[in-house]
Amino acid sequence: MLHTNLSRLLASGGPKRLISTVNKLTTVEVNDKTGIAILTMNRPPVNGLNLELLQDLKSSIDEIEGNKSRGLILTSSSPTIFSAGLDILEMYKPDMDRCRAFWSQLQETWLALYGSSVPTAAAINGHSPAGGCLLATSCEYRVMVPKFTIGLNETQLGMIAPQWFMSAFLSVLPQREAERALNQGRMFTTEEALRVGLIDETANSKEEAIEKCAAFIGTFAKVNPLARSLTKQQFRAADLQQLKNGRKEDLEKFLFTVSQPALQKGLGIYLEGLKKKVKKQ
Ligand SMILES: CCCC/C=C\CC(=O)SCCNC(=O)CCNC(=O)[C@H](O)C(C)(C)COP(=O)(O)OP(=O)(O)OC[C@H]1O[C@@H](n2cnc3c(N)ncnc32)[C@H](O)[C@@H]1OP(=O)(O)O
Repeated sequence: MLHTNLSRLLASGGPKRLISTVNKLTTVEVNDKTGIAILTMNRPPVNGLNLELLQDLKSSIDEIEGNKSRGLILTSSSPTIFSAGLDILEMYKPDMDRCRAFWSQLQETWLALYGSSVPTAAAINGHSPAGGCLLATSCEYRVMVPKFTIGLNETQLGMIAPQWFMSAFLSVLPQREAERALNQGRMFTTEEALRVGLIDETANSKEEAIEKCAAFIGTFAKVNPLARSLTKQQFRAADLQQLKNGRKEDLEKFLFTVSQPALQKGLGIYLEGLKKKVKKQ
């Protein structure tokens, strides 16, 4: 009976009194009845993952880990974009010291999210390409609003998704589906993503997506938290360890990639395309 009531409370999102912490580019709101934390990205216009947003994300994840939240729901303050992925301006004509800090922070933030001890879910309330898809697939559950797209489109930018991007993708999709999608740089519509299993559910609004994420987190209400968390860690240990062991090599590979003139040229054309699209509208 107690469990049923708690599950219902967790699933409904519960009463709305919130305890909130605001970083510059992220907000954490903990529902004091359900104990679930909503981590919102807020870097207009597209939540491009630059150094500062990645730092704020990491510090918010640490805060949620530390404040005994029952779960983490990742979402965005934009009505149409979850995250446009890595901020291309961090990679285009980069300052190499900043670029180093940027990639190291991306590694750090991914290790924290993918390895988080609390249940995690993404309420995908907008487009979610590349790094946005990485964040979503690093969570344990995904609920997405219709008429948006999600996927790892790196090959479309002439880039190769690192092994750990692939690990998160592969933790969700079967190998054959993941390999084909990555090779094609395919972006899935919400409906396609549901069909292949890239997302778990759809929702008609951000609020409904958050409710469904909360219901997923509620399914752990009766499970021993330590046993749940250690089981999750065991599933993810090899992926996490692979990056931990190869962090330096991974960083050097990234720095080498972005210093290639052909890649710089490609990124310039891609950015130009994004801006032209804006002018056409
Ligand atoms: C070895 C390295 C491996 C890792 C490699 C890559 C990982 C990545 O994550 S690379 C980033 C990949 N992301 C994308 O390809 C997405 C590009 N953006 C879009 O497709 C659209 O912007 C999007 C569908 C997200 C949103 O569309 P709109 O709502 O129509 O917005 P706009 O296109 O008008 O964009 C507004 C504004 O933002 C700029 N923008 C968009 N995305 C990015 C980005 N990822 N980085 C930097 N800037 C971005 C866009 O140019 C517009 O700028 P202004 O014209 O100056 O307003």
